[in-house]
Parts: sequence; C-alpha cells; structure tokens
Amino acid sequence: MQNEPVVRLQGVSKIISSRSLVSDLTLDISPGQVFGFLGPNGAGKTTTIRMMVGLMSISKGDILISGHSVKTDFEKAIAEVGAIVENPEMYKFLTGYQNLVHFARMSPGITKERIAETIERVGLTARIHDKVKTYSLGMRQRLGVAQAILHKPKLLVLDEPTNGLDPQGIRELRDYLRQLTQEEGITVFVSSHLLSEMELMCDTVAIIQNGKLIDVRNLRQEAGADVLIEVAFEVNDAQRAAELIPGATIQGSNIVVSVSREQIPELNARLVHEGLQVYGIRNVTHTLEDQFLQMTGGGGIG
Ligand SMILES: Nc1ncnc2c1ncn2[C@@H]1O[C@H](COP(=O)(O)OP(=O)(O)OP(=O)(O)O)[C@@H](O)[C@H]1O
Repeated sequence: MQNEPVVRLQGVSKIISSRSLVSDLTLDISPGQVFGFLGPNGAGKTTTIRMMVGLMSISKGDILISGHSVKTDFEKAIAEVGAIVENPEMYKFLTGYQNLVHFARMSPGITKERIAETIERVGLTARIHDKVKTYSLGMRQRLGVAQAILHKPKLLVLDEPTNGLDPQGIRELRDYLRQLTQEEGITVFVSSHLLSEMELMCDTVAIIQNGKLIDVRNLRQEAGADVLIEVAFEVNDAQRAAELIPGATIQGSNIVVSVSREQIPELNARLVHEGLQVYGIRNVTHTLEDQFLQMTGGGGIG
C-alpha cells in the first residue's frame, strides 16, 4: 500500500516490576521522512526503540513495521528494519570494506554493487579501504549505517546518533540522513534529547516524557493558507470583539483566534469597521521550544 505507515505504534506499553516505563504510545510514521523521537533523559526513548527492534518484549499493544506485527510476525517485521541501537559490531583491525563484505555474507542477496552503492550513500568512499581503528566516531557511525542499510530496509532506526559528534559531524549526519530518505526512499527514525538538533534534522518530531507521548509536530509545513496560527488581537473591548469573531476566546484584554495568515488583515478590518480599537496583533502560536521548555521545566534543551 502506498500510504501505509512504515511504523505503527498501537497502544504500546512497557511495564517492568509493576513500573510503567512506556505507556500507551500510539503513533503512525509515514514513509520517506526523517522522524525525530524527542524527550529528556529517561523519558522512555530507548525502551521504545528496543521494543521496535525486538530487543525487548512489548507488555501491551503492538508495533507494526510496514504492516507486519513485531509480536506475531517478527521475521517479516524485522526484515524491514536496519538499526543502530547499541554500538555496532565492527572489527577494528579490518578495513571498512572488509567489515561490510563480512557482514554481507551473513545476509543473503547482497551484491558487490549494493555494497559499493551503500558506501557511496554514506559518504565513506574515500576511506573505505582504511582500517576501522583509524576512523573517527562519525566515520564509524557511517559504517554502522552502511551495515544497517545493506539489505535495503524500509526503516532505519538510530538511537541518539548525535551523541559524541562534533558540530561538523552532526551536520554531516543530518545531510546524509536526508539524502538517504531521498535516494533510498528509506524512513529514518532518530531519538535525541536535544531539541535544536531535532529541529534541523527532522520532518516530524514526537515528544515523549515520562513514557507518554505529549505531542507530534510536522516541522516542514509551509506557511500557507491552510496552516492555522494562533493570533491575539489586543482590543479595547474583548467581550464585543469575541462576539464579532466566531471561535475567538477572551484572554484579558485580548481575543485569541486560530486563523490562516491571510485572514489576519480581514479580521482586523472587521474589528475596526465595528468601531473597536485594535492596539496590537501578535502571533501566539506555541513553538516547539516553548512546549519542550514547559515540559522539561526549562532544563531539557541543549
Ligand atoms: N530493564 C529495565 N528495568 C527497569 N527499568 C528500566 C529498564 N530499562 C530502562 N529502565 C528505566 O526506564 C526509564 C526509561 O529509560 P530509557 O532508557 O528508555 O530512557 P531514554 O528516554 O532513552 O533516556 P536516555 O536518553 O537517558 O537513554 C528510565 O527511568 C530507566 O531507568
């Protein structure tokens, strides 16, 4: 199916010794994007990922990967996944290329051409015949990603991939993950506790705290006519203004209304036409940062 979600979390919970680590996560991830799973330390990101890739059992609910249940159809589900959850296994005294060839032997059907293509995709061509022990952290990670996508999975899962990378490394990661979605049609699922990185890297971000899903946001919506923003009009008579504008709520001397950008001058004209004084118009849409700061009490972003 064309629009089938790559990942579907259906009421997923993890309970260990009667403690709930993850509660009732429900979420669909559509194909071809970089999807961010954002939350402070201990929020339940790794637990969720471990359930997605079969490293931990699911206490309640189910996870479907390309329509296959991780619970009841694990082989098919996991065939669609490439992941780096713990440090990928690599032989440091072999070259990157030798590592990939060795790894490819374990999965049937991976050709030499596919290995070459994958090396290209992760930008390791220039150093692939050097020993892994000479690689930087970023290069080891690229090799790990190459290993993870050799079998052309639909989903690539990376747990905190920016940890330990310098700003240049983070930038490169962002660029090649984006390219992977375009060139391989793969969906990338990354977790992080750093909002600033997620905002630059991801098309959609889900926020998790204390094991619960707080919000899911599309970060790539163009500011167009169909995007609603919250706008406050500061007026001399909020009561009357609210009567003139359907759906408006009163907040002190302001009315707040969800509108498209194009409607703002229209509403302003209506208020003025009805004899109201408009002292100010402000966009009060909560940014992701507002929300994340509120949620983490101000300490969660880097
Ligand atoms: N096997 C386990 N048994 C008991 N508690 C666990 C287990 N694994 C994780 N936890 C607890 O579950 C909570 C969520 O942990 P998890 O590792 O999923 O968080 P996280 O969002 O990935 O955070 P971090 O970025 O710090 O890894 C934490 O309080 C952790 O101590």
